[in-house]
Amino acid sequence: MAPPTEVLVQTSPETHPHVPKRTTVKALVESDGFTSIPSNYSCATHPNESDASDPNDTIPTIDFSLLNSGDPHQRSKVIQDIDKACQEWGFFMLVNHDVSETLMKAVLDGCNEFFNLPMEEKLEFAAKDVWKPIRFGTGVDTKVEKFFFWRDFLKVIAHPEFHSLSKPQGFSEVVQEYCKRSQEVAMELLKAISESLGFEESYIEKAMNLKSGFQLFAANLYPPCPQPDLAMGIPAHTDHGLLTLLIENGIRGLQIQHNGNWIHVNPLPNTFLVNIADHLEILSNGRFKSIMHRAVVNSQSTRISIAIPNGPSLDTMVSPAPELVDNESRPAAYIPMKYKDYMDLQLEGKPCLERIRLPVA
Ligand SMILES: O=C(O)CCC(=O)C(=O)O
Ligand SMILES: [Fe+2]
Repeated sequence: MAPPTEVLVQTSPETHPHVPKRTTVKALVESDGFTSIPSNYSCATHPNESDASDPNDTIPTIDFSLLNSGDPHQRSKVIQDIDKACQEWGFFMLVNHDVSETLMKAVLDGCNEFFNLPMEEKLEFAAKDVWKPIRFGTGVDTKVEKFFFWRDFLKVIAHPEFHSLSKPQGFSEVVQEYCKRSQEVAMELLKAISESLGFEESYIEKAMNLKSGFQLFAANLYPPCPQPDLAMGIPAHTDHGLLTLLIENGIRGLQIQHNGNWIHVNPLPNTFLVNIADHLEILSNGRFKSIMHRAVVNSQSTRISIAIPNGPSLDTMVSPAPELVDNESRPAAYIPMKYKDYMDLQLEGKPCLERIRLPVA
């Protein structure tokens, strides 16, 4: 997931005297006389300046229903397609999955309602402690990034134990159901990915202790930004965990890095955007790539995205699968590290994958 955050952003009273000193992006945008972004939201690099997306370069689409259609040839063809997508893109669009459009809409609407709660009610969930099971916040620690992100967020630890939200009414049930269904999809994909690596289908489940795997519900709110070229929703990062499942409210903003370019992602309605995260890159000994991605903002519409990272259990020591390591031809490319320790490092804003990647001989 994206690096750490402050509970509330400090705006500069000199440039924005009408804005409360401590605020969220949403409150900032809705404040009287708001027309320009405070300087502390300005990022050094223009988010779109390196945009060289090629319209023919579209991320691969995987049909989930073909994995379990009962036809073994179809299954092995889809597994090959997943393998190729994971190696060449690290991202794919998943269609015909088992999560209903109604549930996806309900969870996005629920997030919208949550972010529309009065500030005092949201602040009940504000916390600096990154391990607090339910956490509302905004911005970023300026010690790391030097500028604030143009997004507010809600994070809920959903597995191994689901943490219930008290408001808005009925939201918690929808989030829980959505997380459960997303986890089922992730587990099926991880079976296919185990097979694509040449293992039996339960290999990753067992090796990563997925029965007590860590799953997070992370909702991002990107209010319209009057100067979208100066601000950044979430700067370039890779996700921790094995697989992230992402949905959005029909407003685009995700960009992924592919062959050195930033590509805009335009998901079809009712699809999951699935990405390989750091721990699948590690486990696969670099066969699959955890790809840099970022969220840009726009001046017109509020964007909501929901990312569900599915990871190993927190106490799992993650290293390249021994079967994929050969000291002669394919040496281990990563130093083993416990998932929880890795997350602690990442939550401090340190680029972890680089730290544990071993130089290729
Ligand atoms: O909002 C998006 O499209 C990306 C969100 C994301 O990358 C994250 O939450 O880690
Ligand atoms: Fe991400």
